[in-house]
Amino acid sequence: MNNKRIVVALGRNAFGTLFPDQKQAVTKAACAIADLVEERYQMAITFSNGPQVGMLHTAMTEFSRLSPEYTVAPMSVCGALSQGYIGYDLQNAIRTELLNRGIFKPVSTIITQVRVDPFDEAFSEPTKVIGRYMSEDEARAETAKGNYVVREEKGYRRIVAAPKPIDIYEIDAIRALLDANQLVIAGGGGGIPVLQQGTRLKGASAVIEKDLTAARMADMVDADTLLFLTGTEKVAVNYKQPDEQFLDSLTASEAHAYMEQNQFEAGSMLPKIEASVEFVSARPGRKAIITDLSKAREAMDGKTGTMITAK
Ligand SMILES: Nc1ncnc2c1ncn2[C@@H]1O[C@H](COP(=O)(O)OP(=O)(O)O)[C@@H](O)[C@H]1O
Ligand SMILES: NC(=O)OP(=O)(O)O
Repeated sequence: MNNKRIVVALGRNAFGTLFPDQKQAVTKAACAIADLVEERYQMAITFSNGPQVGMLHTAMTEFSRLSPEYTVAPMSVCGALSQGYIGYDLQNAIRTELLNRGIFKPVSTIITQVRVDPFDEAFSEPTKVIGRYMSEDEARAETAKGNYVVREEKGYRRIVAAPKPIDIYEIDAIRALLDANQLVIAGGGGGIPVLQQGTRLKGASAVIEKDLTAARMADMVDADTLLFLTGTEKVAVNYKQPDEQFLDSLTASEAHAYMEQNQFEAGSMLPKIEASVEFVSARPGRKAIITDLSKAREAMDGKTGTMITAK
């Protein structure tokens, strides 16, 4: 019996954006998770929510224009909504895939709140890209509403603050489900960012980088492996350049050197590398793996992916 504990972070390509796309897309993620269940890993699963949280925030803002009976939803509430509906599709897809393989294993989603620092400088420097691409006119309208936008190659996107995850309030429940050998989906979309005010938790207007929350959660449940399932089989240096080189492995010090050379794109590969380095450096014997969603089992068997270790 393999009692290894892993935290799996599912990237954006596991979901699509629209409701019907997502229902279809999550079946691929469910296969990857079921493969790992067959290998008898204990598993906590987290996921991206950038496109969805942007869509929900826009939708809720538009509803509030239609009728005074609908109010604008704060970003933290949109984070909670995204955790709920993505978790719903994902847990059902995993349940079905497991049952089709003759496996009965409970899978549940935990609405997860993550403490952030009110003085985190991210609140004055928004960097987290959310939602769909916008035209220049739409971007101007967003700016007029007091929102921030950034220009990318394919158009404009909204950006929000991405404070660092400090603590996960529901960690005991996550641990209890792992100890009971159940599947748990938690910290979706990086978790709902909250500020602790005495006994009260107040939602913060932000979206946490899910890669960093995945590392925090993996550390707090003392996982052996942190597995990022994204859209590339391996991490490259000189990405998309003529001298592009895909890496089988990376030590923390090599990763630091590459980060100093700005080898990894902010908001994309960089947070996965940062999260991996943080996780593997905190305790000996840990590893992080970055690979494609379709390669989960092979990567866990050491046959592909980029493996990050402390030394
Ligand atoms: N250095 C790199 N090596 C490999 N892929 C990269 C690199 N930089 C960016 N990418 C691209 O970025 C993607 C991962 O970023 P992103 O899609 O934002 O993450 P996520 O899958 O967590 O949502 C990869 O699938 C790949 O297409
Ligand atoms: N919350 C989060 O990191 O989502 P994305 O991976 O979609 O950016």
